[in-house]
Amino acid sequence: MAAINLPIIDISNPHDPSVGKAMLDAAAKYGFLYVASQSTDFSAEDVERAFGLSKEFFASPVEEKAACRITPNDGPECMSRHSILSINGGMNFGEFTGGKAQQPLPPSLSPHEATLANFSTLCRKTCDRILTLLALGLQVHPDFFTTRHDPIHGPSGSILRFLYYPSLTSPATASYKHDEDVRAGAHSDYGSITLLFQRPGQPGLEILTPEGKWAGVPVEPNQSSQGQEQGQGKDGGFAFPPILVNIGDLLSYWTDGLLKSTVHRVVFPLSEQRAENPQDRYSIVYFCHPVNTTELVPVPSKIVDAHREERKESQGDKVGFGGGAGYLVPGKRALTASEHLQARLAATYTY
Ligand SMILES: O=C(O)CCC(=O)C(=O)O
Ligand SMILES: [Fe+2]
Repeated sequence: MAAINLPIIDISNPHDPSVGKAMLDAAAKYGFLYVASQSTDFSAEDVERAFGLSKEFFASPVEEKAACRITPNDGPECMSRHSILSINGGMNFGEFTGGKAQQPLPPSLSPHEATLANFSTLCRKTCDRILTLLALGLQVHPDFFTTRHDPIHGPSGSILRFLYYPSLTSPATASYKHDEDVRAGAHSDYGSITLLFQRPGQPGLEILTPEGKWAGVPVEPNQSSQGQEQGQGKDGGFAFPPILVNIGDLLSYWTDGLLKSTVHRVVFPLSEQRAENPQDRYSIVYFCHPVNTTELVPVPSKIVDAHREERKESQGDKVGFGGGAGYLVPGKRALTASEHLQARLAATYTY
């Protein structure tokens, strides 16, 4: 299976229209792209520290972890992947307010609340850059999306998640098979955009291509074409692999399907089997959602309008849950972000 070649985008200047165009093109074609780690608000140390905490958490006693295991009720981004979570592990953090978590933290993490809050803030800042660039690409006001995601306007469904997937060398997964069993089933994300942090040597993510085939997404794509100095971060430390970004269902709905919410999954890749020293996979995910009360009014973009007209002519169908934002029936108000999420959850859960 071929690995897909996604663009690596430098987001250091979120006001550069040509970068906005590149971001929009990738979001409309694949729904997935990388952002160059050096161009974000994170230092390599921030990322290293967060993965260190994740490792500590997953190595902590079972009883401590069980108290904060992902369950169907503890957050909007809790997928119906129970069988997966019985072998893997997950820890969700809701929004942090004033540097404080809004939930009890397990003993392994409670001394590190400020570090976790800071990581979550950096995720938000990076999402703001991406949302600004998407607005530029769509030729709407650069703040169109960021103001609607600004926590000063109220709570949102945004979530930070630590994930752990043992390798096949672990007793828990010894009976599983490379390229046959999956670690996380096929799904799309619910919110506006998702950031995924991965570690070198811990592959596993695959996306469903427009041709309907699974394609592996490398943790470390070939960066040479970008003229970046391999390994060096802006602060002189070692850079971390680029952050993988994907579009979620809500942003796809908001743009009438112009931006793609691409189905993805996590596997035990064959490349892991061939590795000399197979590693467990740790990933950190940030699901960014607009403020709950945000009305998903049509994005005032000629590019979205043109896409909607094209869709009407070619397929006549609608996008996502409750149609697309641009198919609003006259006299009816737009769905809010939290209503969209509820509709999305209702479509997923059968209990
Ligand atoms: O762990 C990963 O690599 C992906 C996780 C994911 O897609 C999710 O939690 O929605
Ligand atoms: Fe996902």
